Amino acid sequence: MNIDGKQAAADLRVKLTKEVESLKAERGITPGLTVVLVGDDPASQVYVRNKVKQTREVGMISDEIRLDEDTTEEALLATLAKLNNDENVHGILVQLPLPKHINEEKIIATIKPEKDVDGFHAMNSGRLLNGEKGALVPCTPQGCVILAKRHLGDDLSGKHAVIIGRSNIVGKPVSILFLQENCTVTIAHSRTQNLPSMCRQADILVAAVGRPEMVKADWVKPGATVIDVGINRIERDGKNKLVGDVDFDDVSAVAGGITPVPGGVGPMTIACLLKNTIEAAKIYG
Ligand SMILES: Nc1nc(=O)c2c([nH]1)NC[C@@H]1CN(c3ccc(C(=O)N[C@@H](CCC(=O)O)C(=O)O)cc3)C=[N+]21
Repeated sequence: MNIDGKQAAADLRVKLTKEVESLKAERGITPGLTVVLVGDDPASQVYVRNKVKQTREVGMISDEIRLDEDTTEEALLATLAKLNNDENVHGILVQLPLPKHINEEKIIATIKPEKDVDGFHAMNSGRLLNGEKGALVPCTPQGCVILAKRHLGDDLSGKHAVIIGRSNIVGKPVSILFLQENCTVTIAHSRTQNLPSMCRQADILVAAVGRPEMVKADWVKPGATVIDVGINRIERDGKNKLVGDVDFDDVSAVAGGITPVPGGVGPMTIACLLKNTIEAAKIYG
């Protein structure tokens, strides 16, 4: 069965629209999200355009700052300092990856944790790890849990979640989120021995490795829930195609539920970004 991320994101936006309305009515706050884009990668531009459109759709203020590819680190830091001090800006997102001459870690550390709607700042990852309130939680991992629950229901306790990938952006935080849902969590990665048989143990399998169509049907326990985080552009039959880390046609035959690419985790990432911005405005605005 297909787990429809587009529909799940649209459902979430309906809820968010109402929250924005009451924030405006009761506290006079309109949540604002500013996206900073360095350089002009065409894929990034599509992503930014979708974000801007959806942000406005739920009644929030959306801003974009575009900087040249050769912008200095100092100039980017100065831009962030301004946004950190702008009370109309509740969320700041600096699109990654950044050009090589800019230190990404330093940039992330400069964003005020209260405005870090990506949830990448050490303050937010620390709060997430410690289970503290007020953490801004990374968007893609939140989307993965929402989609798993959409298929399995709200109670995930006792399920074995196997995460393939250990990045700071997806693998590590999504593991913590499934642990908070009382799952048994295994983090697998490129050095894991016998990866297919490890994955076959999963009730919930999350693929976040960035390798096109790596997960095959014989990696998946019949009936398992498969969440595909991959967004890979490949050439096939002379055409440019978007595929996940899961071989969708192959795995669909055995999985109980599977998220497609496109139309799965991607739209949820954006909806959760809006959710985080509203959260930031509510708590810190
Ligand atoms: N600071 C930062 N935060 C991010 O969250 C971040 C980032 N940098 N850099 C780039 C990646 C990529 N990313 C996507 C989110 C949604 C879709 C998405 O909605 N995709 C649609 C299709 C898009 C298409 O057709 O090209 C889908 O999967 O259905 C794609 C990609 C967020 N990222």
